[in-house]
Amino acid sequence: MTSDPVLVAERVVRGFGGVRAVDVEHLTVERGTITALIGPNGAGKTTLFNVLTGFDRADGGRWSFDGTDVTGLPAHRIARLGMVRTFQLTRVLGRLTVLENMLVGARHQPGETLRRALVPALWKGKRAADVDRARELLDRFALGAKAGDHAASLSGGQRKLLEMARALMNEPTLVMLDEPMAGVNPALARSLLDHITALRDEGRTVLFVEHDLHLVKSVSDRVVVMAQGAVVTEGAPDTVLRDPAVVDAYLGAHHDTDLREIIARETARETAGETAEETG
Ligand SMILES: Nc1ncnc2c1ncn2[C@@H]1O[C@H](COP(=O)(O)OP(=O)(O)OP(=O)(O)O)[C@@H](O)[C@H]1O
Repeated sequence: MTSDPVLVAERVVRGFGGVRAVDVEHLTVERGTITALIGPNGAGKTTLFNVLTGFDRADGGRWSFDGTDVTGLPAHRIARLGMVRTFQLTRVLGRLTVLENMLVGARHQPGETLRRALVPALWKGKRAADVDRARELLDRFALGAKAGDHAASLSGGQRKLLEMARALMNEPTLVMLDEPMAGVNPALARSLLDHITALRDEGRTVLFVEHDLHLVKSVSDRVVVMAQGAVVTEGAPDTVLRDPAVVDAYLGAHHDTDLREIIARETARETAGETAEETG
């Protein structure tokens, strides 16, 4: 496969006191793929997301998005370029309506305030287009009927959907999702997985953090494994999830999760499924 990375990071470092939360030598995310970022608690996944998307500062390193050096740019500028992210704990604004939350995600062009003052008709046109886009996305994420409700009235799962929908307001190239499936019921997790696949199928790139390796395996094209701030290994899910270094990464800092057991269980489940298909 010819490499066409949408995101390239080199020697990215972020420390807190004595802890090197992130110490990534090299990371690429290939365009048009779903890439899962996995690793034990405290591996540095969220910190890496924060640094790359401008929500935190790095102590060193460089990274580029779509060929543009975005090192150290503030979050709103990175988002405007087409690299957006969601948060582990959703950042939905409870006192605004669901539709208003979507419009907060709409792109504001440089000089917009001036244009808005000088050419009100243009502004109205943009606003109407934003509302149309917001409603279309809310329908797609099964939130259309909730457009006028306060976001505070949504369930945890619906907030996750709203956050994903809002991230799409600006037609992003790269969507970074921090544990989108954590704490949601299995039906919703399935629906979120379908949304993730749909994003890739419409030409976007997805990088997502997930702990459930079964989900990772079912949806990702590539897997990147972090442990103690560093990228331990990356590659196709089948290869990576059988890599001894991955097992070490999980067993090293995550004693309650035995990756070998998980893999054995998954393989048994798959084999049983195949046998059932063959006989059924
Ligand atoms: N603001 C902060 N101040 C001090 N230490 C921090 C801060 N943010 C993260 N850390 C530390 O950096 C390390 C990496 O944390 P991070 O949250 O990035 O890991 P993670 O892989 O996302 O973990 P999880 O899977 O639990 O979300 C941890 O040791 C954490 O305690």
